[in-house]
Amino acid sequence: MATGRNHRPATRSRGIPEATVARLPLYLRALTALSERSVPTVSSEELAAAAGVNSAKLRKDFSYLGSYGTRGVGYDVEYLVYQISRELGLTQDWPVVIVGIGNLGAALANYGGFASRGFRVAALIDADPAMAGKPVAGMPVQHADELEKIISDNGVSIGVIATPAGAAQQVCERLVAAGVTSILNFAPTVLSVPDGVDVRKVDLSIELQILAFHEQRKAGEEADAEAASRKGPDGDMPAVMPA
Ligand SMILES: NC(=O)c1ccc[n+]([C@@H]2O[C@H](COP(=O)([O-])OP(=O)(O)OC[C@H]3O[C@@H](n4cnc5c(N)ncnc54)[C@H](O)[C@@H]3O)[C@@H](O)[C@H]2O)c1
Repeated sequence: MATGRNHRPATRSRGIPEATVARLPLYLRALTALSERSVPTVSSEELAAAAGVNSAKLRKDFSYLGSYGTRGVGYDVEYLVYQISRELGLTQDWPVVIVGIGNLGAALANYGGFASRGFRVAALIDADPAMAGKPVAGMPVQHADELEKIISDNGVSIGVIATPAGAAQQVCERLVAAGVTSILNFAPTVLSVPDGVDVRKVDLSIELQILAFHEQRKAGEEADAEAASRKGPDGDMPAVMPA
């Protein structure tokens, strides 16, 4: 059993590095915004700024796609959208199930961004019998007893876990046994999965903790700078003498 493996370290498709794969959705989001504004071409610098990526890195990333742009013109926006979508497998239909339709699961079910990116929510599953048949985001919630049948009937390979942490491993095992090979886990627990199953974890509290660390460091640096300015060049003397 591999434990909570986030993604394959090796390359996935035609030798594209995993770090490049991780940036492709950022380019796609920026390109989609340009496409919606009917912008025909974009320079590597403009696109890099919009995606929040260094432009040399962007050019290197696009070289893996065989996309080099045209000097003086830039990249064709529509064609890049198509190329990146194809590379990410987004030109296919990916039915997704969400397991655990509480606060978070219901919010995810109502999120329009999945469908617009090719991820069709095929079913909403919950263990609470009182939830069964209740409509959420226009779909009836199905009971967890049906999980295996739902996965097989819909050819689902991606499962989203939004159950309490204590139930997540068991849900994960059922999903995997039923044929799911990619899991997006929102529960705050590390999942054990067999080889060949990819798990990506989303944890907003971890992100906030990282921001808290940076905030603390910034506050420390500001305090140091203030102390240094009070000391002045000769150590104890204030830099600005009080009037
Ligand atoms: N990743 C994040 O950033 C983030 C943010 C908020 C919440 N969470 C986590 O997401 C999870 C859900 O949070 P919530 O606020 O929606 O909780 P919730 O209690 O509102 O909903 C959980 C749902 O899971 C169902 N459930 C329990 N066991 C199940 C099982 N074995 N199979 C199917 N369904 C089952 C419950 O009936 C309930 O409807 C929690 O683990 C929480 O910690 C993560």
